Parts: sequence; structure tokens; C-alpha cells
Amino acid sequence: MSSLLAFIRRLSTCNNPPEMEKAPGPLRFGVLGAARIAPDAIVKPARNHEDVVVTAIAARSQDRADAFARQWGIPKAHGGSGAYQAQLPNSLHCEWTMKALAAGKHVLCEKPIADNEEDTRKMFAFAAEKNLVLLEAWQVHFHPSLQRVKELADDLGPIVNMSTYLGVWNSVFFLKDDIRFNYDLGGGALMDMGPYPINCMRFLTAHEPSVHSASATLRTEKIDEKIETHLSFGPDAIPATITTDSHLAGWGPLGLLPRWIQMVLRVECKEGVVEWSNYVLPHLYHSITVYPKEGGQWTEAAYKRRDGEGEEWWSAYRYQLEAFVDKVRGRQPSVWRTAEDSIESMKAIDAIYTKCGLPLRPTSQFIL
Ligand SMILES: NC(=O)C1=CN([C@@H]2O[C@H](COP(=O)(O)OP(=O)(O)OC[C@H]3O[C@@H](n4cnc5c(N)ncnc54)[C@H](OP(=O)(O)O)[C@@H]3O)[C@@H](O)[C@H]2O)C=CC1
Ligand SMILES: O=C1OC[C@@H](O)[C@H](O)[C@H]1O
Repeated sequence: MSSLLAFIRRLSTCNNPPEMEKAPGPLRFGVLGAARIAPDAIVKPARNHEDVVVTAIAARSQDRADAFARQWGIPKAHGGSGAYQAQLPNSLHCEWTMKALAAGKHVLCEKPIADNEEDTRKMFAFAAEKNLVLLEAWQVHFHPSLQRVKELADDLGPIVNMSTYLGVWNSVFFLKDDIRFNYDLGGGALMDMGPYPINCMRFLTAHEPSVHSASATLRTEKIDEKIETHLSFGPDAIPATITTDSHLAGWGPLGLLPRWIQMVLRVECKEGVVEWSNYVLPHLYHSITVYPKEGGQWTEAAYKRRDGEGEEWWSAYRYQLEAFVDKVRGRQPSVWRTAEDSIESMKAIDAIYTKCGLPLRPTSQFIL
């Protein structure tokens, strides 16, 4: 009972974090796109960061921007921002990141950072040229649970196999015209969910993947509803299987009842197995179950960093914002993701599409 209460308290603070008094001259954020993810990804974490304020929201329609600003208490003071958070369809990440960098702003851009490797390289090259911070907002990298899974896998000896089935039931989660199902907007189940397992596996093995096979079930001509791919990581060719499925079959009469999401990463090591559930949004809840070969399994969770940074209720987005602001302010973040991380992740996504015989998502036509 007490652990249920602690869970509810943690979740409710995570969703409604306490407002911090702001330091003088906080970093001013503009949000690009009144997206569904924007409140969780930036608005709420910013409220709780003493050195961040969200000053502006931009959307295609003024009404939508006004409504978002009203709902989330954003003054909409256009101009004067020091950083932008891009929450747009994937195909627009490149264009708007380039525009923001050209205007001298640091950028925290949603995952996947672009439509393909070519655009990703262009964006990071421009950020480096302008000496500005650009970070792909793959927030799981900043959550303590990923570090903990790595510690456990390291303890159990070399990784020998990794697998994950990432599945959601699309009529519950997504609308028919969702950006995820539009090729021109950079859609596809792999684009949407692929960054999670690819980056976890890259981090856990500290190696890049080679793609051996991949097959897609299509939703429309160029949009993957589901992809299963077989990869290997590093010189020891550690095998891995990733399935991204945006349309889990239902169950019950006529298959109409939704299935619970499937988000478990399984890491098999020489001396045992680590299973990490809900690794896509680990701050909501997650469990890490360890099955040592010698017996004596246990389950744990990691919500707070060992070095003392953070709070049990911090979301992965809040940890990510801490790191981003540290970087912008010239401090060394406790955890960071490099340009190389984003480039290699996009390269793997491109390689999987190519293996499936599908076209890469379209390169941005935007020219500065
Ligand atoms: N890191 C994470 O945990 C998550 C990341 N994401 C990422 O965030 C981004 C946004 O996702 P999500 O919030 O679900 O997206 P939404 O469906 O809310 O759409 C985002 C924005 O895209 C714009 N948009 C919608 N349709 C079109 C269109 N046809 N043409 C041009 N623009 C359009 C809208 O802008 P406007 O406001 O101007 O109307 C909308 O606000 C994606 O890159 C996604 O991968 C998403 C969920 C979780
Ligand atoms: O980034 C994401 O995380 C959760 C998923 O359900 C969502 O589709 C995706 O955009």
C-alpha cells in the first residue's frame, strides 16, 4: 500500500512539478509547434528549472498558438529567446533547426532529429560552425534507469544478445492523420520508435550496428506499420533483434480490444539477463529485472541519479533539460549526447529502410 502511494505521489509530481523561482537572466525558450508532446517535453520541465523560462510558442495557426499560450501560461513574447525546442513533424526538424541556428539560438530538437543521415550531418555541421548547442531530444539517454541497466549488464559480463518488441495499438494512441503515418512529414513506425532501441543498444554495447536483414509490413506505399530487423553490434557481432510495431493486433471478440503497449528491452549477458520494461518513458514507471544464471532474480528501478542530481520524480525530459542548460551555460553536463550519437542513429535508421527496400525519408529541400 505504501509503495502504491509513493508511486502515485511520484507520478503526480512528475506530471505537475513544483514551480521554481527563477534566477536572474534565465535562458529564454521559444517552442516551435503547439505539439502534443510540448507540455511534457519542455513546458513542465521549464517550470521546475530555475534557469529556464518559456517565453514564446509558434504554431501554424495564430488561434492554436494563442490557445496553447493561454493553457500553459506562456507570454508569447516573440523574439529575445536564447534557445528553441522544435516539436515538429520529423521532416520539418532540419529546416527549423537551421533557421533557429542561423538566428543564433541553441536548439533542443525532438527525436528523430531529422529525416535522414544527410540532414542530420548538415544540422550538426551548422551548429558547430555557429558555435551553438544542438541536442537531439532523445530523453531516455538522460534518465538514470539507462545508466543502471548498463551497470547491471556490465556486471553480468559481455552482452551476447539484445532484443526488443516495441508495440503500440494505433487506434488508441494515434489518429488516422497522425504525422507518424505521413511519408512527406517523415513518418513511419521505425522513424518514430526506432531511436529508442537503436540508441539504447549503441549505449549498452558502445558500438555501432550493422544491419543484416529487415522486413516491413506496410501501412501505405512508403509507410512502415511494422519493421523487424536483425542487427549486430561491434567487432564481436553481438546479435540484436528490433521490432517496431505501430499496430499491435487487438484481442477478444473480432480483435477489437486493445493490447497493452509492449516496451521491454532484453539484454542477455554471459552471466545472466536484464529486462527493462517501459524503457521508452521510464519516468512514468519502469522495472529492471535481473536473472543471474546462478539464480536469485530480483527487480529494481532507478529514478534518481547516483551522483545525487535530480529527484525521484524528475521526468527524463527534466533530466535532459538540466543537461542542455548546463551545456549552454558552459558547464559540463553529467550526461551528454554527441553529434555522432545522432548521426549514427539516423545512419542505422536509413540502413534499415534500405534493407527493407523502402526509400529514405525525404531530404529537406530547405536552403539557408
Ligand atoms: N521525445 C519524446 O518522448 C517524444 C517525441 N516526440 C516527437 O515530437 C515530435 C512531435 O510529435 P507529437 O507531439 O506527437 O506531434 P503532433 O501530432 O502534436 O504534431 C506536432 C506539430 O506538427 C505540426 N503539424 C501537424 N500536422 C502537420 C502537417 N500536416 N504539416 C505541417 N505541420 C504539421 C503541428 O504544428 P502546429 O502547432 O503549427 O499546428 C503540430 O503541433 C515528433 O518529432 C515526435 O517524434 C513525440 C512524442 C514523444
Ligand atoms: O517518442 C515517442 O515515444 C512514445 C511513443 O508512443 C511515441 O509515438 C513517440 O513519438
